[in-house]
Amino acid sequence: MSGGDLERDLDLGDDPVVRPQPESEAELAFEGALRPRSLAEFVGQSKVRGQLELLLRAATMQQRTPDHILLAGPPGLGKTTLAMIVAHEGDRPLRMSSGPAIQHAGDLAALLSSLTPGEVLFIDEIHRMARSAEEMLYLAMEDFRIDIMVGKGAGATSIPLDLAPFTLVGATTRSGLLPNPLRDRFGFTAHLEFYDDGELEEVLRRAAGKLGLDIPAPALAEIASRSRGTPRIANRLLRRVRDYALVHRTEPDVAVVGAALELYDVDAHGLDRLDRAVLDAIVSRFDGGPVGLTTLAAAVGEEADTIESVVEPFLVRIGMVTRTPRGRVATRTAWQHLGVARPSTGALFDDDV
Ligand SMILES: Nc1ncnc2c1ncn2[C@@H]1O[C@H](COP(=O)(O)OP(=O)(O)OP(=O)(O)O)[C@@H](O)[C@H]1O
Repeated sequence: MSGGDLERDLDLGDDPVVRPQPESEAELAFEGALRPRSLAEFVGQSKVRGQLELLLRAATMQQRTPDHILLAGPPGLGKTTLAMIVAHEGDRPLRMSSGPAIQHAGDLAALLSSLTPGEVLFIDEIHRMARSAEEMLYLAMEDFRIDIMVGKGAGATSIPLDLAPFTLVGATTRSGLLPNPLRDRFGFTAHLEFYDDGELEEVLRRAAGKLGLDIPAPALAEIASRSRGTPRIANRLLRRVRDYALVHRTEPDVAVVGAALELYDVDAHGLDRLDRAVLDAIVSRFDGGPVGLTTLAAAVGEEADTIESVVEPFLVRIGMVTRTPRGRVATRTAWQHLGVARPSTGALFDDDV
């Protein structure tokens, strides 16, 4: 396929069905209703759950605020949910903010100085906070204190301000972008992994129960297998299937799941058009790779950040793409998935799996 054909064929438009970010206000409300409220209700991530449980119980026994917690992993795996659970389990108030909302040290100073004792402060996308605010946060996390600068130039003085003890829960899809001094100040870093199909089935069973939907187990398993290892996507696909069954006045069985998800361009592996476009670009345009991230992003007309933090982790996880020092390479599975014959020899496939 030529570059022109490729670009014409891509026309990705706004295709959020399997993008792990929330789609709309309605989805946020829907998510709120389905969110687990306790660690016991939280499905999967057993290692992280065990680690968090210990950390929270130790803090309760010692009557102190829990250590600061960093939650790292791709979008939609439950970072916000875990932050809410940390607050809820310890019966502590929760304040929510995000990196992009903290563009100046003053924004952070206002936030920190208004916290009440024991409050949990959740900062989503913490890697996107302003650098000046990051520096203020070091001291706040360590000593529950900040220095406020008053005046300018030679006459400037810093006035120390004591803060109420708090627990910071930071969430990031790009922990590698956090400066070491910030990363080191978290007492515990949880790396959230993609969920397996059985765990996603459990997420879906709970969600269907809460929504009063009667969906047979094989249909839930089919939705789970197409959910990119991500609870947010599982719940979203559940909604699409529910809508489809409602409009077509039919029972939501496996065939209906297939038809509904085909309508939304979600294939049998849960890949959407952007995932397939990325694979197609590596295979058809760059002969299977290696290709650099920026070049690849330009080829599919998407932000490099989206490719790196959303598309790539899942393609790597299901063995369709490998990362090599020279760039991204499509594996044998990817060529097979696209139905494209792969050249039989060549050093290009040294990294193949
Ligand atoms: N372990 C889980 N068990 C059950 N449901 C879950 C779990 N994790 C996430 N969910 C569901 O998925 C939705 C998305 O989760 P959440 O908002 O916590 O993800 P996130 O990692 O914070 O995503 P983002 O980084 O995009 O904000 C939640 O509303 C919840 O319904």
